[in-house]
Amino acid sequence: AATVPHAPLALSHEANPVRHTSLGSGLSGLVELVVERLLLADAVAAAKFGGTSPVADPERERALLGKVATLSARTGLPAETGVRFFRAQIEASKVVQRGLHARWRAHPELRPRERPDLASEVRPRLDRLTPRLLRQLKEAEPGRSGPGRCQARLTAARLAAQTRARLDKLHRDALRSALTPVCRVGAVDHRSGAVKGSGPVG
Ligand SMILES: C=C(O[C@@H]1C=C(C(=O)O)C=C[C@H]1O)C(=O)O
Repeated sequence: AATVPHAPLALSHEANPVRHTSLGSGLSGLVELVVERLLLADAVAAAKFGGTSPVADPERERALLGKVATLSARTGLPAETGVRFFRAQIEASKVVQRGLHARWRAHPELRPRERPDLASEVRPRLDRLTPRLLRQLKEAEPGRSGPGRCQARLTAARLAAQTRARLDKLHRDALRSALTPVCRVGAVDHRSGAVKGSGPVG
């Protein structure tokens, strides 16, 4: 399917026609990846349920945030931006895990039948998402500026994504909280200007 004979007028002939929608601002792609990461929390929760690994693993979090700081700089993002964004992803993941554990304790029939291995199966999938999320965060930079417009686009992208992924309330609430740094971060970056080499915070 290299050519589409009767395609409508090529979009590239227009002056960025989708620029002012959530689609064109890069926010949609970001939200989709955030959902993808959030859904992996189900696998993490299954890996930990009834086992000895607690939901929170501070050591793993520290290692991840260190990696995020390095990767951010390489991606052209202030390390602080990437780290703040990932803190929200981690918190959202723990909210989902705790919610699922409570649900599974109360409703044994809903418990997962299989327990994936955290270290060899689930964490590698999370790790593959990390650089992709940071690239997408960087790509969404234009969409993240202008807090009001950013919020409007972000909400539109979030609602579309949660419908598409059929998220339940637990995951919808976690998604909203995972996205809270997106617009605020844009505002901070905007004010501080070129802070590319800035080190990690926290
Ligand atoms: C996802 C996990 O659970 C928690 C959430 C983390 C994350 O979102 O990256 C990291 C460590 C844990 O505190 C995990 O243990 O891998």
